[in-house]
Amino acid sequence: MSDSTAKILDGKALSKHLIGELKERVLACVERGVTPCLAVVLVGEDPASKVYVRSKERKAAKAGIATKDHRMSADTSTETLLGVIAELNADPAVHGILVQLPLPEGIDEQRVLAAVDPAKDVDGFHPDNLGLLMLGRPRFVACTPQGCMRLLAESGVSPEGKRALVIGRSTIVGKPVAQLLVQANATVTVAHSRTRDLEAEVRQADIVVAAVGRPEMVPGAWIKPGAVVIDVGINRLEPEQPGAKGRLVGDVHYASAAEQAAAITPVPGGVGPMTIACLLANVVEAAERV
Ligand SMILES: Nc1nc2c(c(=O)[nH]1)N[C@@H](CN(C=O)c1ccc(C(=O)N[C@@H](CCC(=O)O)C(=O)O)cc1)CN2
Repeated sequence: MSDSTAKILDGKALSKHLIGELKERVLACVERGVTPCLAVVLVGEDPASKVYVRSKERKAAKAGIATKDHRMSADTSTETLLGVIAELNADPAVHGILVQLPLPEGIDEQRVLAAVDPAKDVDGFHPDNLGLLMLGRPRFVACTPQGCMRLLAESGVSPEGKRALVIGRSTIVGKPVAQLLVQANATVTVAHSRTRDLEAEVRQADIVVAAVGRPEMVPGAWIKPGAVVIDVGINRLEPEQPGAKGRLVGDVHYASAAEQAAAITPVPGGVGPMTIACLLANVVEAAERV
């Protein structure tokens, strides 16, 4: 039994609520002849990507957002994929384009992401959109970082003046979330694989955003009492690991961290569902701009 007093930041419930709220905006678009539409491009057979794409399509349907499916084989060339993106860019019925990551080896991911029309880049991965975020004039903000900030707001703790630690420096999560925290007036440190003393960094942090993809690498004992923990990691334990049975865990050891933290996101049911809600909000925004 845990004697946790932490507030659980329920991303599943919040995402359901946000998707529900989108319905009215979708209806307003439809009334003026624009049905928000997301093109979903999935290349290859990655099982997790298939699950995420299915979930995005199901939730889009719940909000009244249309989807256009593009499934392509793992041996698709960069050129072929660029051709599909060019068609979607030119299609006025498509408002948002999502290229599910990771792409199979051999495809030039940077070229592909840069080929998406920035006005349809609902994932916020295009260099223009990343640049606008850096300038503090965001157009589309990447969905997981947005979801993190929304969950942080739910904690009731303002980032202003707080020490925030982002663990991980990926372009799709670590860097943009660090930028959003800076813009929210937090004092931000970004830790990564070469950080000398991660424990010391975590111990000082009022806000911890963990996005490294290493199961339970942050023990609860490192968490500063009263901190807010946003766990982006979604790691499936191998069935042979003790007590695992294919269980999903975050980058933070949840049970022990919940004993220290003021608020914490669970895995599953935390940041993951928020990624999808924020994606759909971006699609509606793109359609509203038409
Ligand atoms: N084009 C993109 N590719 C990827 C993104 C992205 O934002 N855009 N993010 C991740 C994967 N992802 C969305 O695509 C994603 C990951 C996890 C979840 C989620 O709801 N997870 C559940 C658990 C689901 C499970 O059982 O595996 C949870 O955390 O509760 C949603 C979306 C990489 N690729």
